[in-house]
Amino acid sequence: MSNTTIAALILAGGKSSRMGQDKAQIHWEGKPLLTRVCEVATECCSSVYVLTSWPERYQEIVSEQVQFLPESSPIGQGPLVALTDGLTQIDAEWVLLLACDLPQLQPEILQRWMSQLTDVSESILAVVPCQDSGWEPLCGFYRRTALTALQGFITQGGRSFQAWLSQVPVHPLTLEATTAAILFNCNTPADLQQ
Ligand SMILES: Nc1nc2c(ncn2[C@@H]2O[C@H](COP(=O)(O)OP(=O)(O)OP(=O)(O)O)[C@@H](O)[C@H]2O)c(=O)[nH]1
Ligand SMILES: [Mg+2]
Repeated sequence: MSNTTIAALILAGGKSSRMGQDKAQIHWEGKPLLTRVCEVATECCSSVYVLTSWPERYQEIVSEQVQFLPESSPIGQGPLVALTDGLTQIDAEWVLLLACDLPQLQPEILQRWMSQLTDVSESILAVVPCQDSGWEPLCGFYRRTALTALQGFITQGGRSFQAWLSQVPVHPLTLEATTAAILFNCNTPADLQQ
């Protein structure tokens, strides 16, 4: 499987209710969070997509390599529906799903995980970091073929990533303390003070 294709899908369509302002545009060490995540994604994948209802808001803060995908569901359906929406619009065999609020991502760690995907059995639908607190779905890998299972779950009213991941074949990525730091997500004004 030397031709495994992996595209990055960054979600920028949340409510940012805890932050009180659009997280994607908030500066972290001098750069908007979305800009940072797109830069890391571009180091890892040749196709980088941002799923959002507000492309005009973000066009100026990402490179030209980044492509915008429209949100086809009503706003506010959450990240599981957003992933499903993205998968219907992306051809790659795997999607690296990333939240826009991950200021400490490291391309080397994502690339190491990507190199493991070729060894994952065909029946596995997702490869996702797992901690004591649960799955970390917004920094994980989803196979194209997960689409059918996702659509079925959503049709039944499912919206919880943790619930979906508990009922499909998932390969967990285990984390050392140094690796876990990349999953820090910036949700509140207090997180920004770190
Ligand atoms: N495109 C899209 N992205 C979403 C949606 N809901 C959440 N996200 C993204 O998913 C990621 C994680 O979301 P949260 O950290 O829970 O963010 P949030 O919903 O914006 O924030 P809170 O309202 O504080 O929970 C962020 O990158 C959000 O932009 C959605 O309905 N559509
Ligand atoms: Mg978050």
